[in-house]
This record gives sequence, C-alpha cells and structure tokens, in this order.
Amino acid sequence: MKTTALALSAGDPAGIGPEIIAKAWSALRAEGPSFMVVGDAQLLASAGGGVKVRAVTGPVEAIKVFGQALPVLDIPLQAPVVAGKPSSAHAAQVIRWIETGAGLALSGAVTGLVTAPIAKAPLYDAGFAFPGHTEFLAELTHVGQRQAPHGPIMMLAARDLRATLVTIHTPLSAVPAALSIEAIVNAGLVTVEALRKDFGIAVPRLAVAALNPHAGEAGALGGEENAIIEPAVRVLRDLGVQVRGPAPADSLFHAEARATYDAVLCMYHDQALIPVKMLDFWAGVNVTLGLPIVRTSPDHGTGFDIAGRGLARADSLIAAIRLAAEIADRRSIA
Ligand SMILES: NC(=O)C1=CN([C@@H]2O[C@H](COP(=O)(O)OP(=O)(O)OC[C@H]3O[C@@H](n4cnc5c(N)ncnc54)[C@H](O)[C@@H]3O)[C@@H](O)[C@H]2O)C=CC1
Ligand SMILES: NCC(=O)COP(=O)(O)O
Repeated sequence: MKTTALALSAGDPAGIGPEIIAKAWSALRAEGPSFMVVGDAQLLASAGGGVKVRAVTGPVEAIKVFGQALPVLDIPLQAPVVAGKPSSAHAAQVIRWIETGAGLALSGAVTGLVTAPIAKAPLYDAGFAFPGHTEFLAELTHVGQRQAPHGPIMMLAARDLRATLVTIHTPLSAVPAALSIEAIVNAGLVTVEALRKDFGIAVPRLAVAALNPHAGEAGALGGEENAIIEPAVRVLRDLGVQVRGPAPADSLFHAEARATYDAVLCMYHDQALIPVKMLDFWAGVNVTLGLPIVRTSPDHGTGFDIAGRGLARADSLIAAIRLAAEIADRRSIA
C-alpha cells in the first residue's frame, strides 16, 4: 500500500454518494489506492451499508486506518438527510468538502481530489455561482490567471475513447457564440499536454469534431467550421500538434474512427458525453485537465431515483479513484 492518499469529497448527501463511497472502499481497502473521504462521518456510517467508518485528523492517519475502516475527515452536516431528496440546507457543507479536498491537494497533503457527484440545482439555490465542480476548482486553484494554455478542460474517458470539451456547461443555444479560435486552440493544447503528461502518450493524435451536420457542408449548413474550427485546427497544426478535423461528428465515434486518435475535441457537452456514456456508462471517468491538482470524478450524477436503496454501482467511482492515482503517479515521476 502507498504512503500517500487521495481526498474524496462526499458529494450530495441525499444521492448515491455515501453508498458508492462505501462500496468503493470495500473494493479497494486491501490493495488501494487509499483515499480519505471529506464528508460527514455519521452519514457514511448510517448510509454506507454497515461499513466501519473512522473519523481521522488528516491523510497521514487515513493511510494507517484505510485497511480496517473508511477514513473520514469529518465535517458534519447541519440538517437531516433524506435519501433521494436534495436540499439546499446541505449546500454549505457540500461546498466546504470540495474546498477542503482541493486545499489538501493544492498543499500536496493528498495526491489528488476525487469528487463524488453533486446536484447543481440545490447549490445554485444556496447561491453557488459555478456551473459545476470543474469551474469551481478552476477558481479555487486560480488557474484562469495563468497564461494560456490553461484549464479547466473537461475530459470524459472510457475504454478506448477520450473526449474533451471546448464548452462545458453551456446551454446549447449559447454554444456557437462561445466558440472561438482561441478557445479551441487552448482546449486542444491542454488536451495534448495532458495526453503526454497524465496519460503517458508520447506523440498524441487529436481529432477535432465539427459543430454542424456534415461539418457545415462547405458553409451551406453552418459557418462555424469555416470561420472558427478550421482556422483553429490550422493553428494547432502549425504549433506541431498531430491533428485532424473539423470532422463530421457523426462519423467520429465508431471503433475504427476511435482507433485513429488518442482524444477527440468536442464542441459541446452532449457531443462528448453521449458517446462516452454509450460506450461505458459504468466505468467512464470525468477528468479535469489543465489544473495544478489531479481531479477525477465518476461520469454519472447523483442518482436520486435510486438513492438509499442499495442499487447503485460503484464501478465509475472506483475507475475515477484508480485513474486519479495513476495520473498522480505519472506526474510525480515527470
Ligand atoms: N460529477 C458530477 O457531480 C455530476 C453531477 N450530475 C448531477 O446529477 C444530478 C442527476 O443527474 P441525472 O441526469 O439524473 O444523471 P444520473 O447519472 O444521476 O442518473 C441517470 C440514470 O442513471 C442511473 N445511475 C446513475 N449512476 C448510477 C450508478 N452509480 N449505479 C446505478 N445507476 C446509476 C440513475 O439511477 C438514473 O436512472 C443532476 O443534478 C446533475 O447536475 C450529473 C453528472 C455528473
Ligand atoms: N455532466 C458532467 C457534469 O455535469 C460534471 O460536472 P462537474 O461537476 O464535474 O463540473
């Protein structure tokens, strides 16, 4: 077992988070990777299907107890939890769990942060000003103040498909206006750098998806390819990136197409997430690229419809924990 641990923020307490965290610990307790939950110890003890929980003071103690009990840095909730019923009464603690995990990762006390799913709406109701973890972690790590290329760039990784996004939590109607040559070049460069540094691919091959049907059909079905995406691909190529596109998105995701690239840069959320979840809903992982910390998450959400019923699968969370540990290892020897 390693001498370092990951932090795992516990996510929405009314969702499947407590259950999948307990299941992930049961699966990993013997061989790791070790992790320390940042959350409510009592909730994990009651909603975690009977796993033994131990409140710890920090990651050093967490590593020592990991084989015997689920270690929790205890930041208790202030209101009762009803499984399946999200509530903004938990928002302050949910946000603090993420902040605490990110702070531990930034200080180097943990090797990275894995986040259990949050429901966005109850956080927005409590005044949370970020679309999701990705943008919040960018703020906490001040990554936006760095010179481009910089994160946050969302990647969804499953089996032989890695898809990154130019726009993240952007309403579909606002996507065209949010696309620019700079944003696509930035996302492309961050993706390629992460493929090298975090995924160990020496010469990454990037595909860039078009936005419109048939890649715009020479401008007849949309102008973004000619005006924005094609020039961005040229810039990336001039910068030495092995890149192709803009390619019609409908022919980019079958097995033979996937074999031609190491990551595909998508223009909007569902263009990337639908193929990833179709291919491997159970073991897909959400990775935030271009941050100074390692951050992964399951590809699924809070599963309120099945919360508290013992039905939730922990595969994606386990994959997220394993991938975070692998990336942290690669960064530590780079
Ligand atoms: N990383 C994150 O924090 C994410 C959070 N969300 C949030 O989750 C909430 C619910 O989103 P939905 O679109 O309903 O997606 P969802 O992924 O929570 O649920 C979709 C369907 O998949 C099932 N499902 C999800 N995870 C499962 C698991 N581990 N085992 C078995 N079945 C599982 C659910 O029961 C549901 O039927 C939203 O508020 C959204 O913001 C969504 C995606 C990622
Ligand atoms: N659909 C992915 C998602 O919403 C996850 O967002 P984030 O909370 O990881 O930023």
